[in-house]
Amino acid sequence: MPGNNYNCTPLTPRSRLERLLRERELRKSFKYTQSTEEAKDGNKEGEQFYGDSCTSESENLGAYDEDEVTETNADARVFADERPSKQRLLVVANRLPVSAVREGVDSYHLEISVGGLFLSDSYIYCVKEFDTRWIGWAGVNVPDDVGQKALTKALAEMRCIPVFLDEEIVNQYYNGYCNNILWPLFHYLGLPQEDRLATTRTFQSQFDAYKKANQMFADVVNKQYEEGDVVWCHDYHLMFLPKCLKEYNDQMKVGWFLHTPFPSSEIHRTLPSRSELLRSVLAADLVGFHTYDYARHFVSACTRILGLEGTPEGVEDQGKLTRVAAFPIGIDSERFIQALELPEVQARMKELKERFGGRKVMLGVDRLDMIKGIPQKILAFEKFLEENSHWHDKVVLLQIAVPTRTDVPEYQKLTSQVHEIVGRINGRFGTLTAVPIHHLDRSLDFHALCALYAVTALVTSLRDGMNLVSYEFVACQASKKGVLILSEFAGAAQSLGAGAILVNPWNITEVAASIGYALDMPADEREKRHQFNFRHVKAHTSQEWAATFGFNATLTEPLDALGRGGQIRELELKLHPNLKEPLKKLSDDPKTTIVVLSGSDRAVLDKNFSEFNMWLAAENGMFLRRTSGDWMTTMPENLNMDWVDSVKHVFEYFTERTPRSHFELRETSIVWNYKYADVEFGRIQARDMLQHLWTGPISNASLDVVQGGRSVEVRAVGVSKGAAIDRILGEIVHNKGMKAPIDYVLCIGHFLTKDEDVYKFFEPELPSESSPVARAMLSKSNSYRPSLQKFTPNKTAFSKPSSYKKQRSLSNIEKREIDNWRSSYRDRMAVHEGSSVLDLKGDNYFSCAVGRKRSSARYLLKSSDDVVNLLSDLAEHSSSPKT
Ligand SMILES: O=P(O)(O)OC[C@H]1O[C@H](O[C@H]2O[C@H](CO)[C@@H](O)[C@H](O)[C@H]2O)[C@H](O)[C@@H](O)[C@@H]1O
Ligand SMILES: O=c1ccn([C@@H]2O[C@H](COP(=O)(O)OP(=O)(O)O)[C@@H](O)[C@H]2O)c(=O)[nH]1
Repeated sequence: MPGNNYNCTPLTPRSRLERLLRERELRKSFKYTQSTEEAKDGNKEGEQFYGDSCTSESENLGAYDEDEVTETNADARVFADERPSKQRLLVVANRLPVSAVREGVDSYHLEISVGGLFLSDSYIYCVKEFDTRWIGWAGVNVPDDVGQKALTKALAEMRCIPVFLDEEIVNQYYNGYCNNILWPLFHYLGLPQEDRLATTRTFQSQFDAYKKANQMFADVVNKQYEEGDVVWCHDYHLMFLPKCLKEYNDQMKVGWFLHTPFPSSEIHRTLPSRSELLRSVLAADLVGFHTYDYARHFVSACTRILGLEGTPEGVEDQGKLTRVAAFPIGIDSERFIQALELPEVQARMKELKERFGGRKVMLGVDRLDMIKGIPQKILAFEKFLEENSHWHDKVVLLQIAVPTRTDVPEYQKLTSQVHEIVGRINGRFGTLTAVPIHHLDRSLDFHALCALYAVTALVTSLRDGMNLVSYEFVACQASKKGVLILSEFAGAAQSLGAGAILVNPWNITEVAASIGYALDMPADEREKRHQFNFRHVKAHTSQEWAATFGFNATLTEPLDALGRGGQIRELELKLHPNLKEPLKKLSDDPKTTIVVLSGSDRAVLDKNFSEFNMWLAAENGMFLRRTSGDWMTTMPENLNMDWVDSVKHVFEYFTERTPRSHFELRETSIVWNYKYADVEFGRIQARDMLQHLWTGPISNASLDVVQGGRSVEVRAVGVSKGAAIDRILGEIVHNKGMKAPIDYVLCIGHFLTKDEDVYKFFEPELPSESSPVARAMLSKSNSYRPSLQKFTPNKTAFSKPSSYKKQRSLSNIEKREIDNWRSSYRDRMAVHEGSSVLDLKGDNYFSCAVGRKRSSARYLLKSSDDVVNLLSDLAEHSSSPKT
């Protein structure tokens, strides 16, 4: 594609690209070898693939030795004969993974920054494929040269490079534009009122400071940049950065990832600097979000606000493509799982047990932020206590509220509000010896947190980009199988919804009821729910997340090449055992032609029907064969299949997040099926998926989205059973050299609504209810079927569809389409055979839908058993076998 940086000749030396590709291959083969070895070893679950280097780096602050820690032993095994030089990755984030506290003129104490991004992102160190450097603010104001030099030196040992922001900038850029404007807006809390009296709080002055700060980050990156480096910018703090970087060097590979939600374009539209920010982000080559919803919102903001074109790959502006995709973050689950075995964590768990002995503990772990819904959570807990007096002295809510952004007035107000509510509830329900809510305004260290996670968790974010706390909680539940109550407005709901109790945090009554449900949940249900989520959390790690984004920004390879695929499981079509015999007889009847028209692919039909003498039409009629002959294609020319990769990524994403769902890739369609998944959760996921397919960047592609009862299917435009039937009939008539007109058609199916066009092909308008044909139905059928002499079907099996009474009139387009098919068919028949071969006048055509209430078919059969009975009846009356 012209202008697509990723498809141009690589700017990095070819040998380097080759090395990277080779490295990626090795990585994949290592993964493979590792998993086979694990299987042999009794599954040691990813034994320290990256864990070793991770722990050594994050725990021995300041003791970094490049050669020592960049590769684990496992790695060394893989790269034994070839040690490629690594791709350099410059990670730029507002806050460095370590924060500095000044202890003297030229000495600093470094500690790990608390917070989602940093706890998870510090693992980027562990992505062995990259030689990573961090660039960011160390959270401290260092105005003097001596201090700056000393801090730069101290951080260098951690591979961190500081950006020095003065107090004024921090106030206007970080407290102001980032946390008082963008943060609430991106979380649907709206914009604050602009304060005209305070010049430091106007949008314009804060936006100017934001741009200035972004330029300061860019200056540091530019200084560090070496040709071929990949620069990964993080979060809403740095939306201006991609533009600054590309202005400096348009060959730089730049990725930008947002950790918060990206709101609907209607929300983003209210932002005074809406266009400038979008354009700056679009300067990046790759833009990533946690979920498809956020990615879709971003693309639609670009199309609606900037008037640009959204494509399945991203956003296009005058030939330049910015790729947009979902890269959901994960955690280092092994780190949490293993921590539970540590003596210090065990000791803390024991302490907690003694402290709250006999009471069930509900846990909340959040930064004290408006988006986390802490007041709503506490109010729901109050309601639960109000309505369940028998739980009063048996349950306690432990809320860890980590102070955050304490210089922003809104956060200060929130702190007072929460304290007030907690005080009131404790006064109301507390006793001399116990209070129902333990509220801590502080952060906890890793071990304390792990010990705490072994209870029931309550995450009620009003909006949350992802919410790692819910992942960490799941990772720590191996023995307890505690229940997770999770806000449907957290990104994590899409991944952990199968096992969590999903709630609307604004609905206090619902959250209160969910608390009761969680507390009383039987062990087997807890176990089942836990397993769904545990599997997900273990499989989708922060390591994989960072590697996937990094490689995408580097090489633009398709996502599935990084191991996301491989989930395809065929729908298992199995023939009803009692159908074999009648089918055999009918297919041997010389006057009967049987066609099996299915959405399944050729292999599935081959497997099930090869033994019969019939016609098989696979993939909704796109492929056809007589069982005695070869497959031929009836596919229309120029069938556009360009959309397949984009849709496949969407299906993979939802398959990974919907336990027991699967998808099947066919030649002309792709089907996601959730019939084995939890029905309710499957429907929620299907709704989100459809939303994305219908309104997202793929919506312009030439495809049809077909919604089934428990499936979503995407097909090339023009693929339907009705559209295929004329080609199929044409072929059969030609092949058999049929001269006499077809005087009887029986069409039975369990079709998706879209495929009911096959009924309409034979009979565009159903007869009105008073029609004698409709009433007489199959009882007269034998007189129309020369080969089924004494056929008397079991009338009780049939009923009229409810749509029969209120016959939906066909739209003009539908009528036109059907007329076209019919006339094209008849024309062809006329050309090939010299006379019409389809002689259906309405009383010798029978259509039956199976297991449906509404249908375009004339008659309904309740179940597949009825189909078996009907076909058995038919077979009994069929004429003698073919010779
Ligand atoms: O650096 P702070 O201002 O103290 O804030 C801490 C971080 O908060 C936000 O975290 C987000 O990232 C998480 C990981 O992707 C995600 O799970 C969560 O939903 C987000 O809220 C913020 O986006 C980070 O930049 C901050 O560092
Ligand atoms: O006392 C605490 C409370 C939380 N966290 C960590 O802070 C992160 C919070 O991330 P999340 O995505 O849930 O929300 P964020 O605060 O980033 O919005 C998690 O990794 C927690 O383990 C922590 O280290 N100490």
